[in-house]
Amino acid sequence: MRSAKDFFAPLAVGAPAPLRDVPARPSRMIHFFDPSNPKMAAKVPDLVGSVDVLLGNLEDAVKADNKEAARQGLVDIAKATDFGEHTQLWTRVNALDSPWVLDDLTTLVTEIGDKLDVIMVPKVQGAEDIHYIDRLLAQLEARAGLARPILVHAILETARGVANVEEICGASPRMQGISLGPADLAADRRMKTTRVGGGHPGYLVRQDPVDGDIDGARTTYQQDLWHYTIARMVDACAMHGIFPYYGPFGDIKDVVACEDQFRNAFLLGCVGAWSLHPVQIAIAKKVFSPSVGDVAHARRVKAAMGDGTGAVMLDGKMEDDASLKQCLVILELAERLSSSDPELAQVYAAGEGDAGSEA
Ligand SMILES: CC(=O)SCCNC(=O)CCNC(=O)[C@H](O)C(C)(C)COP(=O)(O)OP(=O)(O)OC[C@H]1O[C@@H](n2cnc3c(N)ncnc32)[C@H](O)[C@@H]1OP(=O)(O)O
Ligand SMILES: O=CC(=O)O
Ligand SMILES: [Mg+2]
Repeated sequence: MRSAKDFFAPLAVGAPAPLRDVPARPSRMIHFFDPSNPKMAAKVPDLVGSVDVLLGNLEDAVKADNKEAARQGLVDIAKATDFGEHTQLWTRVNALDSPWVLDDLTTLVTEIGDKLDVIMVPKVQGAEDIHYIDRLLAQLEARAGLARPILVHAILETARGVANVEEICGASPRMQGISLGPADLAADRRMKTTRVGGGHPGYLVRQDPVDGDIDGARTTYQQDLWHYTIARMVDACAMHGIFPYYGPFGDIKDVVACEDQFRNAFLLGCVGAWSLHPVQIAIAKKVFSPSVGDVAHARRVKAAMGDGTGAVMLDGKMEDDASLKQCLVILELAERLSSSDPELAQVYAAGEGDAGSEA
């Protein structure tokens, strides 16, 4: 076990000092693109400024024959693109047991380490995976002469990873956040689904028989396959001061269910989700920005609560220190998003008092 005193010391001579706090930069959508796909790569410059995170994906969904082209494509795109102040550049490297990951890390940190904000690591099983990445990144950062540390984001997509999620979150000051990876997690857990995220019509509860008539009509209620894992991930992230995310929603055409899945994650505490296709960018932006109504309500509670203690009645409801704290979470997020999204800032300013409408 590392001493608490050493936790914020660089893991290699010459590496930048670890950050004390994870920067709370907007990351409502982590937009995936395959850098070896010329059509997708060509769209990257136009996406700068309109997405919070652009992620050059090197892992699953990139053909084995294209792994090297994807890595080089990402280097070329990063060198040629000015990502501005409001769009971060992330990558998802190949899995730690793959033949590609060592070259992914070595090449990317050496060539474009000054542009990369976060490295997403798939199929993380435990703290030992993060410790390996932590030391290797420090060595590579030192060699590349980088001034700021690259952060690490783990995908929660193995049963062992879920069992170890608290240790993973706290394994290094580099840990920026965790995403749920429902597709690999389903396979690893031997769930009997064939989808990339979302629900399943067979996972339900059924209303009791009415008057003992088991053949009569009975309502069924579809349940959320991911509730347990997301809730656990959110608690582990909150405990360690890092950020939780919902991952991919594979039914690109079903924008309604995508929005529902994203909103469930938002309400449970997640700050963003992956967008796999341009159509999912606007969905994530809408869902992971607090609604105008919630922001207006939070402002009213804050004003009514004065010094923040005691209890007041507002619209027939009791508000107190604890409901105020929830309102402050909404206001802090709205403020942070507004500072990089002037359009949203205007909507919040205009919506003062206009409870109920959605940003
Ligand atoms: C379980 C996991 O690991 S999930 C994470 C890994 N998966 C991914 O990263 C998938 C990324 N997305 C994709 O590969 C694609 O969006 C697909 C395969 C799902 C659909 O692709 P297409 O069939 O080409 O979709 P569609 O025809 O609607 O695309 C419209 C346009 O948007 C482009 N486009 C599609 N996805 C993206 C994207 N993620 N980023 C930028 N542009 C995109 C297409 O190239 C196409 O461009 P064009 O108009 O110049 O022809
Ligand atoms: O990588 C994501 C997943 O769902 O698997
Ligand atoms: Mg996966």
